[in-house]
Amino acid sequence: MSNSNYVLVLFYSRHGSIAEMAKFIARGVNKVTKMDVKIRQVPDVSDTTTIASPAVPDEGAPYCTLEELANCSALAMGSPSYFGSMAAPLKHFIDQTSTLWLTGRLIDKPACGFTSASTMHGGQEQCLHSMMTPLLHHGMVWVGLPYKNKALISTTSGGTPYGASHLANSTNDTTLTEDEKALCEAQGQRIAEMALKLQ
Ligand SMILES: Cc1cc2nc3c(=O)[nH]c(=O)nc-3n(C[C@H](O)[C@H](O)[C@H](O)COP(=O)(O)O)c2cc1C
Repeated sequence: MSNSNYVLVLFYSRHGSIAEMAKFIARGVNKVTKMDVKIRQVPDVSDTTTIASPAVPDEGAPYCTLEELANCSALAMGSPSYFGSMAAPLKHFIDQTSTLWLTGRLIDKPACGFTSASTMHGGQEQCLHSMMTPLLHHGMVWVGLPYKNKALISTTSGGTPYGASHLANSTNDTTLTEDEKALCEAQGQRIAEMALKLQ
């Protein structure tokens, strides 16, 4: 890593759509000089929560540490829409961040969300709002997607002004449309630019 400024792209993904979106968010961050990117995931949760996952995941991005969250310049958080809300593994991770809240460590840092859902009106916006709520408690500054991004107008699948989204359909199709990719990249670029502006 060339410098200490990085956007943390933090996600949970069971079937791969959110993991795919994370790559395009990271691609957008990489368009901004003076900003690096770290892609991290959270482990699944078990019915018996004391059972630990292996320290290193079998595949995909490394698991996120609290230190990596504490030291980021900005956060892009991605979750599948589960009953119109963020998935439990991501909420479980967030529920372990009380020490960061107590010390105000994330105050004034920009944050954004991205999501994937299998139905068009199955709660994409609602899920993004569920991610917004705890991050506002942390004092973070929510960064949406303005309509200057023409893909917000032309999309016939995912994409919202509250954050990037993907319509995965019932087959869990992880292939993003060109509009969805463009919006993920725009979101990554914008959060990186906002991080530099707020420093
Ligand atoms: C427990 C559960 C709840 C879900 N709830 C919704 C929902 O409310 N609305 C929806 O459109 N899709 C829902 N889905 C579908 C997922 O949001 C969708 O498959 C998503 O693309 C998965 O992302 P991933 O591929 O990154 O795991 C649900 C799936 C599961 C397993």
